[in-house]
Amino acid sequence: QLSSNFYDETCPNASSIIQGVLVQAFQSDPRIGASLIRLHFHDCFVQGCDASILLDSTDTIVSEKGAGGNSNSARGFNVVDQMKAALETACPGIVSCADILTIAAEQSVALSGGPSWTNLLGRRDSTTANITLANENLPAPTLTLEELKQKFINVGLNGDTDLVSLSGGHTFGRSQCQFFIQRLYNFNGTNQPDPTLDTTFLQALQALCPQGGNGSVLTNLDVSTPDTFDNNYFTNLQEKKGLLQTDQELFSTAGADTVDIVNLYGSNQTAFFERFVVSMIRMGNLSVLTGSEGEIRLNCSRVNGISSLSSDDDLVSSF
Ligand code: HEM
Ligand SMILES: [Ca+2]
Repeated sequence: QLSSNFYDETCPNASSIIQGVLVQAFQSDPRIGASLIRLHFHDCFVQGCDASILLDSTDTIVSEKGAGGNSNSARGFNVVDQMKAALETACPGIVSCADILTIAAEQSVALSGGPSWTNLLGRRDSTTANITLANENLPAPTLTLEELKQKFINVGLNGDTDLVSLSGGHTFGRSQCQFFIQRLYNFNGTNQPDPTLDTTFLQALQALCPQGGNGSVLTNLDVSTPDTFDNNYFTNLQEKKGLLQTDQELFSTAGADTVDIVNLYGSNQTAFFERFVVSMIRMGNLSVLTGSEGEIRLNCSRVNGISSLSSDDDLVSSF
């Protein structure tokens, strides 16, 4: 059972310590908040919010960092490590890496102009990772709306308000060309671009992402206010200016139950913020480890009790 006062006695400054590192990181990287909320999302969708995404590979662990949705894409790990290091100095062995991701996600939203809310805390860290599940559960940007809904339902969220609210996370941050280029030239084998893409926006994206060009070129997920957490993501969708196929489908799929929700959020930012908070808390509660389950990792990228020597070979050669 998570609680809002979990660290009140054991690490009362946990939240402000995390915020100090985050504010510092924002100075050199305006994208860091977006990257951190995405880490929390990619953590929670794979065996729950247990910091499994942060583990590096070892003899017995295959890191989720190599999964399709994370490889050459997930970022911000170094800032999480800085947060953990600062917390270990202030209150050793107390604050879990899974809670760091949760708190950092909330603060990233708040510092970018979005809502703030009370974090429920007390998650513990996994001793395992699951790259197979990561490949299965993390949604690809080329899914149909039906497939997208199913990914959310599979982890215990719903395919309407949770899906639309949380997709609003694309109100900030960046995407590489490779994740939307299928819309620009030959959409679904039609030899035509995606018809649900605004023509002027299409031309700009084609100029940025030429066929056969560098797929890692970045552009803003929210074309109108790229670094602000607001409801413009939804007004963009109403104007056929969603960047990812999975973004635009929420509005452009005829008859879908997501259309009315996009319209509500597009016309009422308060409604978006309120429901975003509800869905973030629901996502943050997915399959959490509590009590004596799991552990409090001392280093977020590895489980406790593993020496830095990773194999017998290292031992032999160290004598
Ligand atoms: C609904 C299904 C989703 C799909 C298909 C999806 C897909 C993607 C893709 C392809 C990128 C670009 C990654 C890159 O270029 O390396 C991205 C970025 C991002 N996603 Fe999602 N995403 C989804 C849901 C979410 C949710 C639920 C959140 C948070 C609540 C979120 C937050 C973000 C953020 C903030 C970024 C920018 C990260 C950065 O700039 O580092 N996404 N997403
Ligand atoms: Ca996880």
